[in-house]
Amino acid sequence: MFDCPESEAETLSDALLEAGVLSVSVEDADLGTEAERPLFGEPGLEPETRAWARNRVVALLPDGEDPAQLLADACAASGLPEPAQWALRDVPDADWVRLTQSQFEPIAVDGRIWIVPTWHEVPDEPGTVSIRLDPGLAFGTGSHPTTHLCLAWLARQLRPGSRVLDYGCGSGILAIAARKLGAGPTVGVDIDPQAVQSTRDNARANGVEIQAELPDALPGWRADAVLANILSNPLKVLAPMLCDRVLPGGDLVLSGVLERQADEVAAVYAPWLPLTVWQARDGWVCLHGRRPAGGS
Ligand SMILES: C[S@@+](CC[C@H](N)C(=O)[O-])C[C@H]1O[C@@H](n2cnc3c(N)ncnc32)[C@H](O)[C@@H]1O
Repeated sequence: MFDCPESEAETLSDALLEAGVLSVSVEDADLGTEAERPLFGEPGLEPETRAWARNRVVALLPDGEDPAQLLADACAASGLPEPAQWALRDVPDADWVRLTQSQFEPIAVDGRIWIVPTWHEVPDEPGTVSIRLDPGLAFGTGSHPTTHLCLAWLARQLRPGSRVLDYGCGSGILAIAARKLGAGPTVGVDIDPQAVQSTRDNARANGVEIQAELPDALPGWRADAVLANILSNPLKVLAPMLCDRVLPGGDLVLSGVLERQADEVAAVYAPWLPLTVWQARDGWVCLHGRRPAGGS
């Protein structure tokens, strides 16, 4: 562990990984002091600056490696001076799998849905549906407020037998919830092939039928409920296509939108349908609009 200036943090981190350390984390060396300078970025996007004025670089070394040699190798490779001071501490062995798993407890949504990691018992509560889901490579474990908002909408508003489109399906959590709550044919779409595969795997593990595809696979597929939990900018770009996917009389549900972005997103969708804030949670909103019945 050592401190370094902003200009060196990323280069030294990369060089340490090249030199053979197991992991590197960079923290604000001024954390908790008056000099602390928080870095903000829109969730899901990198902040513009990726290091602080003074950075604490913490590297995890494999057993038996010489820390002085690793640091010297990393500095030589990156052409940077060796830090004047560094510290070493033992990391006691632990059951890391159990420790990681203990951070993921079952999540309840609206008294209707449980998201349950596979290492937990499914809660025995009549009238609820349970989704088996482990944290994986695709976004969507139910812990994020935007996922929670969309799940709550499904729990309260989904009409039985509805065709559902989960656009930006990630882990498939919304599509799986929809099916378990009584949806009819359900499709998940994602730009990320890993998310498409996750949705297929998670649907199978939950015993529900969902067709998961990349965006261009089902161009004309329309639904009674279209949900898209992405971010405000892509949602604005996707407006014509998403609105076209909603059947007459159907619902459009958007999240991934911050409270302060709601009006701007609603204005972009206004030519197709009126969007209003359905619910808010931790600074995020869920927008809802219904397409007039009787159109084409
Ligand atoms: C915030 S995650 C939402 C995952 C899940 N639906 C949920 O509610 O937790 C957004 C997902 O949208 C996908 N995505 C982003 N832009 C997209 C686009 N233009 N078309 C389709 N999917 C997109 C991302 O790959 C990611 O899986």
